[in-house]
This record gives sequence, structure tokens and C-alpha cells, in this order.
Amino acid sequence: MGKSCKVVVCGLAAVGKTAVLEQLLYANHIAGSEPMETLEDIYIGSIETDRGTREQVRFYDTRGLRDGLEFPRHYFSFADGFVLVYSIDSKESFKRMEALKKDIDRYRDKKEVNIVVLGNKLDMQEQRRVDSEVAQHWAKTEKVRLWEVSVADRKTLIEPFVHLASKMTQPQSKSSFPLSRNKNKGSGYVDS
Ligand SMILES: Nc1nc2c(ncn2[C@@H]2O[C@H](COP(=O)(O)OP(=O)(O)OP(=O)(O)O)[C@@H](O)[C@H]2O)c(=O)[nH]1
Repeated sequence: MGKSCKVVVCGLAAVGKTAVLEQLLYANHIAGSEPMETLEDIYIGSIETDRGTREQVRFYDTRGLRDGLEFPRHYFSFADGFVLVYSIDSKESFKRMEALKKDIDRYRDKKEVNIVVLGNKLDMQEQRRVDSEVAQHWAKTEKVRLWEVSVADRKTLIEPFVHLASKMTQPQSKSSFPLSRNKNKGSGYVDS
């Protein structure tokens, strides 16, 4: 098992960040139970990747964003990955999630980072305010994967987290070695 990856889970208050983590890791959250305001909690999970390896992931469950509350910037630089959460019954939560994605791009200066987006509370179809197609279209333009999930249906949570853990721990491919991009600088080969 390699070093553990750090994943920051963020979004508007009460979209279900804690519920998602607790249901994913302990299968013990009952959707609709008494909400609890998070300050910051750390969860450690062991996730099997799509390569069959088991990886340790540290999840940082962050304080839900509310009016006038900025997302603390230190999270932007130290994370290996982000789970951006909104709730399908709240347009405001989608907007806040979009703004977080912009902030990640800005503060990380487009440096490679793995992001997955969860549209939570899929079981609340009747209160839906965020159109599924609009959300997927946004995700496509932003080049991120987006899943609609429900804490009430734990299996919906598995694929996004397996995807994230797999991407974060993907072995570096040889093609990303800088020499291959700098061919025209003539520094790629040293003849003996
Ligand atoms: N129906 C339904 N309720 C959910 C779902 N996920 C979370 N909830 C409920 O939404 C409420 C808020 O969930 P939390 O997990 O506390 O939300 P949070 O984003 O961690 O909240 P903060 O820490 O305050 O930001 C709780 O009552 C949860 O049970 C879901 O998928 N469906």
C-alpha cells in the first residue's frame, strides 16, 4: 500500500457531505436524520481501485459553506483530489459548487488535480431544481466526471469514489516524461 492520498470534500452547507462519507465508509447514515454542522473531520478509507489495488485515502470533511463564509484557501494547495458536492434540490448549491471548481482552477493554476462532482439527494426527485442534463453538460465542458447519487442508495456512491481513488493513484505514464515534449530542444539523447 502506498502513501495515503488527501481528498477534500466540499460544498454548500447541508448538501450531505458528511452523510455521503459515513454511508460510503460505514454504511450507517439514515438519509434525513438530524443534520450536524461540521467544522472539519478526517476520515480514513481503504478503497479498492479498478486495478485491484487497495489504497488508503484521507478524506477531509470540510465546514459547509454559508453566506459570507469563504472556503479556506489552504485546502486548495494540499489536496490530491476534491469531491465537490451539491444537492439536486438546490440551485444555490450547484452555483456554489461551480464557484469552487473555478477557485480550484485559479488557486492551483491549472496544476493537475483530480475532481469528482456529486449531485446528491437523487431520491428527492420531486424537489429537483438542478436539471440533470444541464449539470452533465457543465461537467463535460469542465472536463470533470459528475454523478447523481443518493445516500439512501449506497451503491450509487461506490463508482465515483473508486474512480477518484483509481485516478489519484494511477501510475505515471512514460509519455508524461518531459523529454518527450522537449524533443526540439535537442536534449533528449546522450550518446556515449
Ligand atoms: N433525502 C436525502 N437526505 C440526505 C441525503 N444526504 C444527506 N441527507 C440529509 O441532509 C442533511 C444534511 O446532511 P449532512 O451530511 O449533515 O450535510 P453536510 O453537507 O455535511 O452539512 P454541513 O456539515 O453543515 O455542511 C441530513 O439530514 C442528511 O440526513 C440524501 O441523499 N437524501
